Amino acid sequence: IMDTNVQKRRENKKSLRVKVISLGNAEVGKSCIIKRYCEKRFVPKYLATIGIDYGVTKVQVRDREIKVNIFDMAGHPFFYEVRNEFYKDSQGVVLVYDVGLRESFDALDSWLGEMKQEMGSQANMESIVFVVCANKVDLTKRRVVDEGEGRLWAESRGFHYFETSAQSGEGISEMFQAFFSSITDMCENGGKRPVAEVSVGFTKEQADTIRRIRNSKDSWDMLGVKPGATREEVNKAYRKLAVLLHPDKCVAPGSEDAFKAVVNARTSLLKNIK
Ligand SMILES: Nc1nc2c(ncn2[C@@H]2O[C@H](COP(=O)(O)OP(=O)(O)OP(=O)(O)O)[C@@H](O)[C@H]2O)c(=O)[nH]1
Repeated sequence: IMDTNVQKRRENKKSLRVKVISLGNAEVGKSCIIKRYCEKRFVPKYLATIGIDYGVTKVQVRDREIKVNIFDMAGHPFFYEVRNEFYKDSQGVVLVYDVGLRESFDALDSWLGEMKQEMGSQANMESIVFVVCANKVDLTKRRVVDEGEGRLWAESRGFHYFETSAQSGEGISEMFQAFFSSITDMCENGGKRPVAEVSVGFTKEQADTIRRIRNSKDSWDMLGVKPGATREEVNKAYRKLAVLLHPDKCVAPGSEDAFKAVVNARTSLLKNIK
């Protein structure tokens, strides 16, 4: 009897139950990614998730058996009321966008926002593992968000980044493996996301600035000044960006292009200001 009790206790310690959710705009492929992983198949026909889908799967991470509860959230804004109560108590979040639709990438910030808002005061983003899926990479011709841009957004926030295709299966098992292994690490680490072994070497401010510059609509917008700003205002904004993004100081991917773009924006603006 002693032996079986000890055995049982040991097994309990090794088994783990976690909750994960999927987030992202409607039609980016959240359900298909989960289906590809759990059922090893792909359904080309789009069936919108109504509110929420729920599934359970078991995975093995090292010597532990992990029981995973997956909540597949509907991306359509209409289902906000249904989604909002499912955010809490998640250990992991799969954030998905479609590499062929820029607005689905830009929407990731608002998905994080919705989540934070719904979790309210108990929001502790540090104890949640995030993985970003740049999905539908099989459709190469319609791709508009490149790897550098997606990876930068993810890694500057301490999130994992994977290029995936639910259609071909590319990246899916690697993504889930890294995801579940991180969640296990986190649980073993007392609920804190372990600090990355290799620091990314750049700040979130640098990463966000590069992204803002890439998405800016004109030179004024790029420098972050209002149209019609004075020489001094332009120069001041320029100096601040130049210090932040100078290639000698900034190693974030895309910083060199962003730096050049800022130099050019300043030159062209000053040409037209008396
Ligand atoms: N080519 C291609 N099509 C995909 C891929 N993933 C999903 N799709 C297609 O995209 C459409 C939407 O996929 P879903 O998985 O239903 O999207 P969803 O994000 O769950 O959408 P909601 O449930 O409305 O939030 C379907 O027609 C899928 O067949 C992919 O990797 N490549």
